Amino acid sequence: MSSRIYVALDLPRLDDARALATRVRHHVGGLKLGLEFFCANGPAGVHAMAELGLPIFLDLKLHDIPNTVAKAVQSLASLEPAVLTVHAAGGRAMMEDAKAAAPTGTKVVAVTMLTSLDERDLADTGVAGSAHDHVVRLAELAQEAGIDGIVCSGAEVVAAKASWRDGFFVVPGVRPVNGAAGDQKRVVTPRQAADAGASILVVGRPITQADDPDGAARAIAGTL
Ligand SMILES: O=c1ccn([C@@H]2O[C@H](COP(=O)(O)O)[C@@H](O)[C@H]2O)c(=O)[nH]1
Repeated sequence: MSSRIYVALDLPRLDDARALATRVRHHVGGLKLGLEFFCANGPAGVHAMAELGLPIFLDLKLHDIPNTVAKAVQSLASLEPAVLTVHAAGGRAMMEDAKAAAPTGTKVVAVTMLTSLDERDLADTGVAGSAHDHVVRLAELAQEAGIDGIVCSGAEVVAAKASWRDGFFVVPGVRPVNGAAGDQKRVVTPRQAADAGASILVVGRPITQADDPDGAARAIAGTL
């Protein structure tokens, strides 16, 4: 079985991203390319990374009116990403149209509440209540919209999964025991994410900024 770990290659230079992916490729199940990489390297950069032979997770977190998101998804279709993200806050119609526009083999997953946010941040944006309730509410909306799954913290997977057994659950904000959280506020260890039932664990800086990225990826994989 391939690893559930996807390494987040948040790097602007294609050569650096390719070199890092080549070093860790035997310990991860896929490559996550986000805004930093995509803004710097575009679709050609994604094609270049796909040549390494690992599934590509395109984490662009699309969030706009339904027509605009659907057209963006169509424009990305030739990249055939294994996973593509939109924001659940874009609403039911936006998620429905994103799924309808995506290639058959692409899982469309919705970011519920960024793992860099906590309840105080939610309140600042006018949303009352707990992170748990907010994620569960948006997970229900995503499921009703017919998409494949959600992105949430490891702390919310069990609750969201209770009514979505076959959903695809992506967990970022993953830190090894005693690892620096940085800007992440809702973090879990790799073991906790796996035990909660995460389909994919997204790990970036604990691997990419390690002195020995290969060893860091191997050590994290070894805890699962
Ligand atoms: O809620 C979310 C959604 C996406 N991300 C992305 O995951 C990685 C995490 O990187 P680390 O270096 O391991 O913190 C990054 O690419 C984010 O854009 C997230 O963190 N939280």
